[in-house]
Amino acid sequence: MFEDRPNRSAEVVFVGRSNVGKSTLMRELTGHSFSTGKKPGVTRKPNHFDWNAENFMFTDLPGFGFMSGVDESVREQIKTDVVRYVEANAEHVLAGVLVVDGKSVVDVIDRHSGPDEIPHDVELFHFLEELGIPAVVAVNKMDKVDDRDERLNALCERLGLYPPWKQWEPETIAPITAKRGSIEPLKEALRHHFHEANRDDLLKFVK
Ligand SMILES: Nc1nc2c(ncn2[C@@H]2O[C@H](COP(=O)(O)OP(=O)(O)OP(=O)(O)O)[C@@H](O)[C@H]2O)c(=O)[nH]1
Repeated sequence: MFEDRPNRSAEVVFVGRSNVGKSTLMRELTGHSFSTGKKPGVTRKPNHFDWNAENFMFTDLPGFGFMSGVDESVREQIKTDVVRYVEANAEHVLAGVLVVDGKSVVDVIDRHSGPDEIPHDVELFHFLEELGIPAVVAVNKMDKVDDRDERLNALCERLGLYPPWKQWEPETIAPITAKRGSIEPLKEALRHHFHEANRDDLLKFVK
């Protein structure tokens, strides 16, 4: 289990497969970057972007799923740790952001769907909902997606959200391009959930 979690009363967690652009997104959102010096895909500890005065933090949880050069058992352990972290802190979590790669997510989900298999992304999405945590899907790398509406509708279907995707905007589906700093839909989603949680004092973090 991860250690050293700052004790904060409000938190937004970020989860997602490795390489979906989560670090890029965190940088855009917070203006801070962690230069861990590690290879991509091997960030195994949470990164807390912490505001002590406001008793609030963004938490970037380690990426799960395939990572080249990382053992299957290690990958499984990371995912278990991520799930446990969210479970243990659910009461403080105002929103859970599932970051996905808009270009590949539908194919990845379909490839991992079967009678005995639930794809990680779908599992995590339902897991957040089960814990009563508002889930936001940050659909990243939209710059690489040509058939925007079709892709987003297909993703909604996979997640059990009735298409068209537009009706899940802004609170659940947020198409973004983190690399170009185009993340307004995600900020809008978070503003929505902060407001719903009576935490308008936190809106400044997602202006
Ligand atoms: N085309 C495109 N590429 C992006 C975007 N955001 C991130 N990337 C690229 O995706 C790759 C992975 O980005 P990271 O931010 O390192 O991804 P991560 O999810 O933190 O990866 P891990 O450290 O493996 O968990 C990098 O080459 C980024 O430049 C985007 O909006 N569009």
